[in-house]
Amino acid sequence: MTTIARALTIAGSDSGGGAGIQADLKTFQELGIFGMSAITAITAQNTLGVQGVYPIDPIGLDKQITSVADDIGIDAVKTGMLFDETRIRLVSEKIRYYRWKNVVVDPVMIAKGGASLLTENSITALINELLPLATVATPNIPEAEAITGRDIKTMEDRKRAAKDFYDMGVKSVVIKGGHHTEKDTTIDLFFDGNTFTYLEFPKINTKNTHGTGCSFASAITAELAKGNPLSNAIQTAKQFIHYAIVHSLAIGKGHGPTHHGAYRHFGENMNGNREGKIWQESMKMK
Ligand SMILES: Nc1ncnc2c1ncn2[C@@H]1O[C@H](COP(=O)(O)OP(=O)(O)OP(=O)(O)O)[C@@H](O)[C@H]1O
Ligand SMILES: Cc1ncc(CO)c(N)n1
Repeated sequence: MTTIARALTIAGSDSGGGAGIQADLKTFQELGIFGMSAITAITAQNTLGVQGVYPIDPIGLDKQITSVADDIGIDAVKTGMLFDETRIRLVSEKIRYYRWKNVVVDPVMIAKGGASLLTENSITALINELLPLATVATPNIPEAEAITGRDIKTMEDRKRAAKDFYDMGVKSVVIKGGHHTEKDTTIDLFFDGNTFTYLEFPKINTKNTHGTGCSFASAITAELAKGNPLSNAIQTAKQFIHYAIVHSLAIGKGHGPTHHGAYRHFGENMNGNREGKIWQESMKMK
């Protein structure tokens, strides 16, 4: 008998296949776990942007989660696009009911082309209901700004924002650096309440970064589902997304998707010959 770790993604469908549910399931498959999905909304989407958003009835969302949770079981869960307050509340209630422990919350708000994937008045429910249930939250910089109400320009601002998340009851946070590339590198900042971990990787000069955030968060989810400690899960996810962007796909007329198979083909066996720099600093702030 084969046993396999199981993960559920609760997110929006991206018809273009690069982000959302599709990115999550591809990532789960590549990292060797069994993936399941509960779709919150269907988007008509491609590399040029989002052409339409069609939310799924909350009863239909509820049923999808119940069906897989009651039968198949879940080792880790990831949330992505939740669309509105009703669906945020529903998903939070399910996480509490099933007492899921490995919960990755990617607080998706706006697609790269500018389309809104979360209604504006939902941020309070996100902060009060869902974020306190997260093992780790993975905002990008604009999302971290919207949640904390802070302008994030410098690394010091980012550290303060990370601490704000912790003070809101979020167990840990990765504030991703894809929107603030330093000269030649991109730094993701992980904070667990005690230690800041910096993951500094070479900046990859490509426009094909559609779905990077979803894929990074689902890679963390896959590693947690396998029972790996959070800090290892984040480092593996960073390697995974790095190779996926290095080998990203120039398909479509706009921002192409990342290559989910790249880590397996090119990255997994690098054995210590890692691409990035990772360092830590214990918490002290001016
Ligand atoms: N040009 C790049 N070069 C290297 N790494 C990148 C680049 N762009 C993004 N990343 C990495 O990809 C991951 C996702 O970060 P990003 O800030 O792009 O998320 P996001 O905005 O939520 O993505 P999306 O909304 O498109 O799914 C992070 O680990 C980030 O460092
Ligand atoms: C469905 C969906 N979820 C998340 C994102 C964010 O990249 C996207 N573009 N589409």
